[in-house]
Amino acid sequence: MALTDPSRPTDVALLTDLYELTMAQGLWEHGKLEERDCFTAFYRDHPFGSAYAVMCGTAELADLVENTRFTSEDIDYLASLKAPAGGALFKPGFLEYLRDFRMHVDIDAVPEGELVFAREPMVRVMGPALECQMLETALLNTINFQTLVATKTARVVGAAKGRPVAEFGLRRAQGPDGGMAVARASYVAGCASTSNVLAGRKYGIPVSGTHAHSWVMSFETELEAFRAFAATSPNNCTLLIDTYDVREGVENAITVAHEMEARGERLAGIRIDSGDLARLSKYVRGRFDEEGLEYVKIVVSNDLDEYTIQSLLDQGAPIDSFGVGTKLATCYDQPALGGVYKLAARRDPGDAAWTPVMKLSEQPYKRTIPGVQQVRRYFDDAGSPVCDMIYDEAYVEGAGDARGTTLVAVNDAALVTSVAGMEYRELLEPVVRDGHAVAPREPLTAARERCASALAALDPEYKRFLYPQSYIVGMEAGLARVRDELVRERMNAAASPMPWKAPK
Ligand SMILES: Nc1ncnc2c1ncn2[C@@H]1O[C@H](COP(=O)(O)OP(=O)(O)OP(=O)(O)O)[C@@H](O)[C@H]1O
Ligand SMILES: O=P(O)(O)OC[C@H]1O[C@H](OP(=O)(O)OP(=O)(O)O)[C@H](O)[C@@H]1O
Ligand SMILES: O=C(O)c1cccnc1
Repeated sequence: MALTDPSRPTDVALLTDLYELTMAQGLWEHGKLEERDCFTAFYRDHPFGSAYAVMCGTAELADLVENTRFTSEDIDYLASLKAPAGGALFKPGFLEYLRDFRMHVDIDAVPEGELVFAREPMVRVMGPALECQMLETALLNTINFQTLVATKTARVVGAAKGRPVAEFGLRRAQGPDGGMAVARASYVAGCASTSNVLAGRKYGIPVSGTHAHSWVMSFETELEAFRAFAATSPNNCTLLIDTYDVREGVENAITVAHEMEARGERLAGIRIDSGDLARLSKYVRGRFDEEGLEYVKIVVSNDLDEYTIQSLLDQGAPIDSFGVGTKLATCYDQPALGGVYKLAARRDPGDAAWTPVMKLSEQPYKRTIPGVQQVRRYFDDAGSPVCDMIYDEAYVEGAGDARGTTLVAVNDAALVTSVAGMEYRELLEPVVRDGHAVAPREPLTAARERCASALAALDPEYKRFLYPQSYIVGMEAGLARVRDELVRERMNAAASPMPWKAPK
């Protein structure tokens, strides 16, 4: 979790919805401590009209599990809570149980930077029912927002076609934790740097920046302001040239660039933050080139997103890099991913096998996928992913070579296809065993490289912004059949005469 105060990791235990703790109390009281659950986290709809999402937050799940400890202050606070109908909300025995509480769950998850698709498990949590339930809120809080930001970033960075994108969103982000999570997730998904200095220190992300309009306005003239900035930051000098008039601004920047050259220094670049960025950047490029200042880079900003960046480059704008804040940090066009965490299998004490369970809804689209799920990603000969198959680790259908090779699309039972003989890779990897991280945290650059190669391998038709091709996610035939049977059993059990009406 992108907590801004790493010295207080124990806050994690209470970073949850109250109902997780009241349910935990219920499980404790009803002697269900030995019951085992298997939950999966997934999302139903791709964000931003995209055909994929970029997994992010996985590396923080182990911290979440290891730091779920209740301090005496936490216990005192819980003891002080009153129930709406009177009396204490929590029983002393349960609070005593929490005092030495430690998580013992196993977590498998899609590694950070990897691509994920709707309906497939991003994270799988197995262990004591109470612990699995207790993790729900914090786990979703950790992966939902970072996955959303990483997905938005992948689009923005993709539109920039190799030009660096600096993340400038801290001032517009959803609070300090939001700003930290944005910096982290956007670096995983391809931003070159962040303006957020704490994120630079905490996550090792390169930091970058220019200067504000106020710098220019605090001097008598723009030329004076540029000279002063060049004097104070000769090795990091990008001048903001649109405070008054870009045509004047570029002349002042040219003057300062020549003065810097005379001192053996170099003007790194200029930034334009308003107006027609295509027209102005062409004009500015032309003037710098006429002056022999081809090396001066053009940076633009101003409410940019993937669409404006794509449009600017389509217009032939000679832009070298982009600063992107508000629309990336706030995920402006879709502020939530809507990832959910659902029970998929359970096991009573003494049971040798898991029982798949599913949530039935009036809306078929909201029906969950049962079982101890794992995902296989299949690749074509060129190494591009072509489909993902969700299967139940405990059961796959078929015999011999045909075992587990028939895929039934999640959204279209008529789409049945064979994946026999294709290359594949399992997506969920062990992250936590018996409440402990299985490995030290990988560096953020490893997730960033994973993301870059996953995006590069994905065919362009899945990456276009307008009506992207949808990627096939299916269930292994045995799992599809178990799910159908569960639906039928439940439907028959719940059968009631139509039309269903509320009692008068
Ligand atoms: N050539 C262009 N093609 C497409 N979009 C552009 C182009 N130039 C600028 N934009 C985008 O248009 C939007 C609005 O630009 P506008 O010129 O109104 O901003 P502005 O002059 O700075 O006004 P404000 O001061 O309100 O920000 C911004 O998101 C900007 O990135
Ligand atoms: O446009 P965004 O994508 O959100 O990028 C961040 C914005 O923040 C700054 O503006 P602001 O007006 O806050 O300060 P300034 O005076 O430095 O321009 C900067 O100039 C960008 O326009
Ligand atoms: O360094 C910059 O240019 C910057 C940083 C944050 C927001 N806007 C611009």
